[in-house]
Amino acid sequence: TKQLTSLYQHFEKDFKMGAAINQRTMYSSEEVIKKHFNSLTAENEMKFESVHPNENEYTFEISDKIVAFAEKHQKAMRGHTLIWHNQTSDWIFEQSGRLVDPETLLKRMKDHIDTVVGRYKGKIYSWDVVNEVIADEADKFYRDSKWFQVLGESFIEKAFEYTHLADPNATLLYNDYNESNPGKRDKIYQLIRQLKDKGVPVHGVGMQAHWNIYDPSLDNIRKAIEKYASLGIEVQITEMDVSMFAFDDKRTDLTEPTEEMKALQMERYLQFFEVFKEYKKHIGAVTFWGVADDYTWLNDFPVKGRKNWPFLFDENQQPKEVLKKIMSNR
Ligand SMILES: Oc1ccccc1CN[C@@H]1C=C[C@@H](O)[C@H](O)[C@H]1O
Repeated sequence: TKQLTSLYQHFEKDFKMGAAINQRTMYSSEEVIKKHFNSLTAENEMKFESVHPNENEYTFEISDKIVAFAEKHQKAMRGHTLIWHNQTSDWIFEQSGRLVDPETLLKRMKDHIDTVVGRYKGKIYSWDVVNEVIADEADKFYRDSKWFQVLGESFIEKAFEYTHLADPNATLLYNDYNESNPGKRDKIYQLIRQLKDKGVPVHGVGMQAHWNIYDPSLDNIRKAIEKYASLGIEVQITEMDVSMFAFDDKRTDLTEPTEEMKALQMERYLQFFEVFKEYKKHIGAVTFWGVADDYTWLNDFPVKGRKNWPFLFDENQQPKEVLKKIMSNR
């Protein structure tokens, strides 16, 4: 059979093709990573709680391993993520048994960013500097996180300014999910526009793209890319997976996807890549939140222990039928 060409080589002139990896999938999917991707992101290993468990303790052993893996395979490396309300060590928000004061929290934030970004300076082309600060609720702008409670919205610009100082050559993104939903899209747009108007070094938006076979609509995806691009910033797809289930579908009866699900997923992937090609001059990289169906965070979210099959490669690291179609310029 004709050798399948490489996914990243097929799109080399358009955008980077990326994948999130972890200590297990860097081995189980090593061949697929080598052949099909030219950008990598650590799924959990560079998050605050992973590298900075205590105020005076940094633990870089595992993140260093992943960066070394990327260098060994000559893959570009993305940084995920510096300032977030999730998977962040509790100590940073505490001080003598109470909520930390603003100037102490800022000092701790700067220490974290200086140390982490400084360590990988020149090795990471793009950072998800701030993750998921926009509220999902229509009647709220910001998520009510401890960052926000202590510092108000100022923590966002500080994070970007500190990161830019620590690595002036890295592309700095604001990253979020449900990014194509019109209501949230408009708030993300407002946030980035406000930051840029203040001269804050925000260079792009990360559309996480945790999509599924039913939504978001192609029209909403297009409108979101256009709206973000109109800010004159880079657009990245940062955490793509195409779940076989609608977000509120809690069924747990399937041990493999139905034929109908597989057909729908194929059609959706073909449509998504058509859109990415249409906006390729705005899109810097398309990163999946994993590699193959043998491992996905969606096996535990939103339904714990429920199997999902969201990627272009199956549980045996084999390309799904849709991959050939994506690369035949269909
Ligand atoms: O799709 C969502 C729905 C609700 C909350 C968070 C998300 C996505 N949140 C992402 C998913 C997985 C994590 O590994 C990433 O770090 C995070 O950015």
